[in-house]
Amino acid sequence: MWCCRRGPPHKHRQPSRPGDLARVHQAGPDRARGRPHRDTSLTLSPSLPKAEWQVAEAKALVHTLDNWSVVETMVVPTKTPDRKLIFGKGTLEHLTERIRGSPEITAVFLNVERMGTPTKKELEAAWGVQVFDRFTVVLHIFRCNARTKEARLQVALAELPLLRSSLRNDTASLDGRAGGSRYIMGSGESFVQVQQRLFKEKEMKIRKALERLRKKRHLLGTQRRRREFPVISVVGYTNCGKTTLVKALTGDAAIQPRDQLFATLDVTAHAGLLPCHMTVIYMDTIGFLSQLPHGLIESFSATLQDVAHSDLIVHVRDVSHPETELQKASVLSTLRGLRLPARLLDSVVEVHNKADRVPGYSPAEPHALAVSALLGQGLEELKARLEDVVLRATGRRVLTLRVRLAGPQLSWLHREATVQDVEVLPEAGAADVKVIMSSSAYGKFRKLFPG
Ligand SMILES: Nc1nc2c(ncn2[C@@H]2O[C@H](COP(=O)(O)OP(=O)(O)OP(=O)(O)O)[C@@H](O)[C@H]2O)c(=O)[nH]1
Ligand SMILES: [Mg+2]
Repeated sequence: MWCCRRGPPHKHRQPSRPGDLARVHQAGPDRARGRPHRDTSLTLSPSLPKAEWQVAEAKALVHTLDNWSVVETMVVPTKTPDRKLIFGKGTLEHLTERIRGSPEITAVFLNVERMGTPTKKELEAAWGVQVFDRFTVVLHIFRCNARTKEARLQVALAELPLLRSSLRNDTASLDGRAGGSRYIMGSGESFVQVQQRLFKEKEMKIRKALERLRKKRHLLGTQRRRREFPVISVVGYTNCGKTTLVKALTGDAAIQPRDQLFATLDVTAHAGLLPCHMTVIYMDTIGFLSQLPHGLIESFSATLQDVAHSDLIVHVRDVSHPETELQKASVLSTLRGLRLPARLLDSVVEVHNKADRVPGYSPAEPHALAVSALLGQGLEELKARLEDVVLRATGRRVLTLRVRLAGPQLSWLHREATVQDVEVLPEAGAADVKVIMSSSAYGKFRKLFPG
């Protein structure tokens, strides 16, 4: 797969760091230098059983990198991924010839999860261009898209192993030249030990900061639950339209969907109304990607733990995507990996989004709902379905209660439940109030206002 990039650098791009794609321009090996504005890369995907799917994903990833565009696909046989040189001798020679013979190639994206630093160095030496793996590319996308403090801390945590391994290799070659490990004068610590200590301190600092933020989020969640707003988590493959759907369901003007993989890196909460006037909280979540690099999953899985505390999961699918079925399988397997309560997994509402792109679309799955979040089609049916499922899932009931107008009952109900209708009975000095409330709220009501 050939990928060309032209145009100005990404506005969020940050200064060079190990694994930063910006380094292609700044410190790349011989042929990358001196070609800052014309960046062409070759993407290689291993020929595994699901090669086509892998290539489609690789394309989508590369597409996300600024203005790179895919021109040609190359699927190549590989050895076991943990081998130092990923390719057999013949394949490597063929690729070397191809890359060395194409001066327009200034970087290679190798679609394997993770490449060891020695492998990266050897391939770069052989090909004379920078070589990136999936971890580096996804990390770069995450880094560009991290907007909040929590997302930035998670990215910083995820890139520590990369920094560590790069340092290990640099130091090994330095030490090799100097003939053994070198001590920093007077400190009693070698250079490597100092660096390792600094990394450990940095890691501790990031983890502590993340923990503080998570405690705050947990507290907010607890408060939300105390107010008894049902929580609906909106999950799905990256770029399927989750943010657009949450925006359409809540009318939240501040939400900005973007045509990008991993545009959303945080779980954010948005209030919306169901047809019965009940307020619900929609949680917009980070998109899924099959084979998301392991280190990144670890850093971001805490974000997805919020899903476990929700009352309902909405699984959004992009039905206009050629690999929509594989995407569904990948999302379901990630959800299973999150060890969610069975009640949540059993009541997932499947939403088929981007139906406007498939003329005459009708879902094959019996309970799925076709919508276009962008054009606002099918949303009323979706809200009605959500209402039905939320009421059932949260044990809420629709009740009509007679209350005295003089007492505090009516204001209590307005505060603690969802009032749908009030019919005043002047002769009786009372009102019939139609409310939606949970069993626990009803219990409280009866205790406070017996009889
Ligand atoms: N045609 C069409 N496009 C849509 C629809 N819903 C979303 N999109 C487009 O799809 C792109 C991605 O939408 P987002 O809402 O950002 O998708 P997401 O799932 O939140 O993406 P990530 O946060 O990156 O995982 C945007 O360009 C949207 O305008 C739809 O119903 N129809
Ligand atoms: Mg989003």
